[in-house]
Amino acid sequence: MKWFKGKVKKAMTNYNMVSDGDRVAVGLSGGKDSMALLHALHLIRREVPVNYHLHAIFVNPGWPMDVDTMAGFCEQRGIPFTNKITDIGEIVFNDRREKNPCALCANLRRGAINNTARDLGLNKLALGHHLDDAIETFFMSLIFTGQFRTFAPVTFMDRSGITLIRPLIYVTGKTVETFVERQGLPVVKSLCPVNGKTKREEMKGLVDSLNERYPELKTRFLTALQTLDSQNLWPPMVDRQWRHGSTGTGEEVTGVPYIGE
Ligand SMILES: Nc1ncnc2c1ncn2[C@@H]1O[C@H](COP(=O)(O)OP(=O)(O)OP(=O)(O)O)[C@@H](O)[C@H]1O
Repeated sequence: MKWFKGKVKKAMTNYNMVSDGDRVAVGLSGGKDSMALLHALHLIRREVPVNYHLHAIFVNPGWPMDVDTMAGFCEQRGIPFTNKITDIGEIVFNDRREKNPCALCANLRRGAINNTARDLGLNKLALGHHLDDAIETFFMSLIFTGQFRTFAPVTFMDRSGITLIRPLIYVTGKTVETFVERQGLPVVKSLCPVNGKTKREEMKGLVDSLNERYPELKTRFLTALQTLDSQNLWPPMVDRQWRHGSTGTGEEVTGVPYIGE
């Protein structure tokens, strides 16, 4: 537990996630990641020299969930809990009949949680994304949209004025699982109709198999994210015109394309 809390504290201090007086919403889905996050942030509160307030928010998509377990979990720790009832399930599966429902669902959920946090006067929002999520997001962006990108540990959302923080960014999914087991934390099963059949699950399979083959992969990935060397990536294209005359290096460019142009 000490090791786990240490990793969370390190992420919090390295990225300046929480300051004195912050009012932190914690997105609680009932899953292991957000249960572990809330528990860790609660324990850490007693050990750090800054005072922060916690408030758990569950965005209820409208399908049956064991909300009582979540409410009880928060009550035991003296953390206020808001069950924000929405019609996200209805919109995604009945009104729109989305072919790819996860993106719409995530969008609606994001809007609902931001609005709820803002209405409650909270200024930060902590989510349970961990290192595996960052790596899976990287591969998802690369494979499906051709971009090198993933989410950041801290993001300011200017529309809501809320700062998003991800204190589990230094720990893997397996570590979170072990923490949840050892701490005896309850986990609420999601009854989402597409559970386990998403593109993200596919990426999880890919990262797991790569990790089996290269056991240092996740550590190396974290190092790469923290020491991004953009000098060794391609520079942006300057323009698409043939250039004539001096290049500034004394050479003449006479309409010969550079390789790769
Ligand atoms: N219905 C929800 N209400 C509030 N917060 C949510 C909800 N769903 C997800 N979140 C937040 O967003 C984070 C990432 O969501 P995602 O759907 O990727 O879940 P996950 O990785 O399975 O996490 P968890 O184990 O917490 O469900 C969660 O850890 C949680 O903090």
